[in-house]
Amino acid sequence: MDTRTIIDKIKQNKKQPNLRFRLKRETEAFTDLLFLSLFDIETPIDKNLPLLQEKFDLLADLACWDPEKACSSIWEDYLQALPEILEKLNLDAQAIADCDPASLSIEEVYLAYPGFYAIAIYRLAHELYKKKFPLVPRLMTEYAHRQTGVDINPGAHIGKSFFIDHATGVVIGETAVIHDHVKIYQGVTLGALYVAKNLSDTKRHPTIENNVTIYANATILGGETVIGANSIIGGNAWLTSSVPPNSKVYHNPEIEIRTHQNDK
Ligand SMILES: CC(=O)OC[C@H](N)C(=O)O
Repeated sequence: MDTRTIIDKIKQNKKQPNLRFRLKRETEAFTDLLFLSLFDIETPIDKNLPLLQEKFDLLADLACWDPEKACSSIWEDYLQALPEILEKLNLDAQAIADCDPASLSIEEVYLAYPGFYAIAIYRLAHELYKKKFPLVPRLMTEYAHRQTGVDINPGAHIGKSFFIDHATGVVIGETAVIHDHVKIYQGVTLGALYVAKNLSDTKRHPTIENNVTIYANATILGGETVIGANSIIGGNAWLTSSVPPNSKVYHNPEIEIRTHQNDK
């Protein structure tokens, strides 16, 4: 094939006229500035608000190519929601500081905890998801996923004072509902019982009621699965049906330990 033919064939197969990867980079720049404007004392909100709006307008230009779904007007509503989101995030940070014996200060939580970062970006993205801003909320939570290993779909509903400790490998599906004061550990999956395209718009992921703790690598599946309030789900548990409030659910592994002396 000559060079001209190669170029023509690539052009023919480069099929998505609206696919601009700049959207991803710009979403990440917006997310960084938003996060710092909310928490970093050296990034004042009053000075950065016009820049945030400018960046948001660019995202609206890049992401809202469907003329029927214009989205630049979303900024004003989004701005109105930011103080309440920040209040919720401060509650999350406090819950982490209060619950984790390893945390030495609240500053450490904001600066170092991947669980806090993932929840922060999720809450900021969820507000845009609610307003049906296309693509950007998913790019935001995927940005957090890349940095933390925590995959929270922006469609999930998460209540107050949510604590994810250690964080890596956590997956929270689009239709999961998590009530208040829930704690989860690394590797927990709140997932669908099975995956089929025609299940879009149906509740596929579990509901976790108030004050539930879910330890590492537990997997809880299904849209009708409800983990009752105050329950404790032990590490590695595999649950596909509901448990009543105040339950303790433990996976019972059969591990045999032999020493050299009695090993025949
Ligand atoms: C988290 C999870 O189960 O994902 C499976 C699929 N993406 C869905 O949303 O149903």
